[in-house]
Amino acid sequence: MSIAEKKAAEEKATKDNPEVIISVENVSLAYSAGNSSNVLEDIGLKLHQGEFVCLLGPSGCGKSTLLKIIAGLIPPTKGNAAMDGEVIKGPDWHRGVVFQQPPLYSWLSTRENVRFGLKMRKIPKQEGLKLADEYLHKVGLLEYAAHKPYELSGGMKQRVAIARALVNSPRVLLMDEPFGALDALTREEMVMLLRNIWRETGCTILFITHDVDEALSLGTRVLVMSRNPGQIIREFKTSFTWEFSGENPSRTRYSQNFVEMREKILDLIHKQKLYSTSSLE
Ligand SMILES: Nc1ncnc2c1ncn2[C@@H]1O[C@H](COP(=O)(O)OP(=O)(O)OP(=O)(O)O)[C@@H](O)[C@H]1O
Repeated sequence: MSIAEKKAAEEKATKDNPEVIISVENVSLAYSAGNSSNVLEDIGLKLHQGEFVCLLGPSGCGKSTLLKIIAGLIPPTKGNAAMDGEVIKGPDWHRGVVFQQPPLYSWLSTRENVRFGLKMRKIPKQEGLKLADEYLHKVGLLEYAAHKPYELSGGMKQRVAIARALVNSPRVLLMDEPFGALDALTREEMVMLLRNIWRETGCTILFITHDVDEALSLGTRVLVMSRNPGQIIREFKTSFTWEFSGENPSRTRYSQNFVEMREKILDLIHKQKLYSTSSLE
């Protein structure tokens, strides 16, 4: 299928037959019971099959908290998050999670780190090794299969973390600033890698970033959050990701539409910062 055909199929799928995978309803969260102010307040969000949703917002607005609720790592104080209509009560391999600092097991090889989840799920060893190698190949690290994490660069570790999440064929990939600690060039490479993986696997991605360009160049939908309380205040449908085919990404990045949307989003985030600061004074 060509990129144009894939784009049309993805747009049609979300428009005509929006299969909701993740549904967040009226979610509020306060970290301590005695604390009257909620970090998140009355969040409603639906993630559809095959979407790439990017979450932006000022620091401390609750992006990671929302992702952790969807991952099943913390329960909301009010409301609920559900996957396929079932309330999320804990972590599940159908929802892969990738954090900024990938917690790789230092005593295991790259291959064994990737196979770890499969081992926990009692997937037979030979099958697990084959799958681990397949995904290491996908992220371009097969030749480092026997290396230990300390022998890998930051970008390579993040690739291992992505392979480790993908090897379980999760339906949803939850990524919390996965490229935040990488240098600009590696980051650019990782964005391309992730875009290709998303196109190839068709999995649903929720991606937190502070980088508006990154969000616009990857997402099919960009959500902007406010702070104090954390709420989703704007949603932008985007399709720039389909235009970043590798030949001339600069043309898209500097196109009028891209620049205008970036300005609008940055403006919105800055206003949130100003509002939050003045509200503290
Ligand atoms: N375990 C915790 N206990 C108490 N407060 C917490 C906890 N985790 C986060 N918070 C607070 O909740 C708020 C939201 O934090 P969160 O990490 O979700 O924001 P964020 O938008 O992801 O921030 P950043 O962009 O800086 O990573 C912050 O005020 C933070 O201090």
